[in-house]
Amino acid sequence: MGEVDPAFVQSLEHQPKLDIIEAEGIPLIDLSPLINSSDNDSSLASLVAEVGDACKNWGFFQVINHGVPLKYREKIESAERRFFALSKEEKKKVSRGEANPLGYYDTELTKNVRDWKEVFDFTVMNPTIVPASHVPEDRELREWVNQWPQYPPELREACEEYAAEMEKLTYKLLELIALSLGLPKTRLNGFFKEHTSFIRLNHYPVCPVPQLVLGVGRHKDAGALTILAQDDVGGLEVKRKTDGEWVFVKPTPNAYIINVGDIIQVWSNDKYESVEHRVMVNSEKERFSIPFFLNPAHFTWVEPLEELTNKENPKYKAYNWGKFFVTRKRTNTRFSEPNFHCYLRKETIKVSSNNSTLREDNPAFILALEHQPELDVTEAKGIPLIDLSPLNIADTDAEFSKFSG
Ligand SMILES: O=C(O)CCC(=O)C(=O)O
Ligand SMILES: [Fe+2]
Repeated sequence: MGEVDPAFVQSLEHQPKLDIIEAEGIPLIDLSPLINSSDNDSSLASLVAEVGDACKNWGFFQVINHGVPLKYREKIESAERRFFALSKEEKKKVSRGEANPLGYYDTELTKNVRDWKEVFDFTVMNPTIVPASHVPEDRELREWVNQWPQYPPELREACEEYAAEMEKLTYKLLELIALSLGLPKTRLNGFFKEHTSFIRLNHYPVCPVPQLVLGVGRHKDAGALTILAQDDVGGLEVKRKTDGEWVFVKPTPNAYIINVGDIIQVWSNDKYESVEHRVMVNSEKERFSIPFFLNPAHFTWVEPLEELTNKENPKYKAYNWGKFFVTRKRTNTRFSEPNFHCYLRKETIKVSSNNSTLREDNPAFILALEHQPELDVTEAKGIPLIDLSPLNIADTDAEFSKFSG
């Protein structure tokens, strides 16, 4: 394995098995009832039930007949190939940097191990408004602006057209998910008016040691929902909820793979869970994929939806999406702690004995505005001050009753 930098090598327990389990894959859902029928049609009701079962049992599903014209996907896929075929030097002209976290990038770590991939990121809203810093007290905002490469010249248009199609599909999916949770159809739509969604072009080059490394290490997606286009090579694996096995997601032509992210897990108060997945690489073929990460507006406080919590029982504290997002984008690590996701949990915060989670810049600890303490202390009228001296001199019932009254 002399040719591979050890920074890429997975620990033994996380090395992928190259013999693939294809047995029971993630559900394949036909969205044509959305196009062909009216709202009260029974085929729509069974579609909603299918989506609900898939979210609950897998956290993942594929959709066909989704209404996204194939030409947009073909256009972005061919522009993506042309971009990644450029020299490193050319691609680095649009490198992500301190000031701008969008653009080209080839050194991402997932759980502290290098991913075998290179990426190009752009946001769907241009510009996208986010907090200026990860610091909780800092209320300043800033704009992220996409940087587009000079070559191939058609990349920008292909990306923008594709993004517009993804937004349309997003609302169809959000509505199905809302209905499947017993909520009004448009209950979730409002969170995305000024969204911070982004699209990533992923290129996984051919790898001499696919048994030792991963294209993306195991992780959960932090946003609300991910819509993924994968090519015909395959490599995505999903952790099956029933037995924890890694299950290969077989490429289906022109299908999109949908998965529930951490935000839907929190909104649904754990009814739907964000599921771990990872990407294997290939010793013969390079692979391309395009995830669309649906994220809410930066000012969204993410917390279990009231309708889905019996007030006593919210499983998560509210956290500020914008602060969470910019904290993550500051580093080249998707999960700045061993499992960033898990200490969103109320109980984990309470019992945590792991000091590494107690960092002042950890947005999981940021209280909602109305719960933030005021640091200028109010001393005026405090709790009652009671003098216990009657206890020392009390030798009559009368003295005592004066005290206890
Ligand atoms: O390339 C893929 O199949 C999935 C990529 C992924 O999970 C991610 O970028 O979060
Ligand atoms: Fe992912």
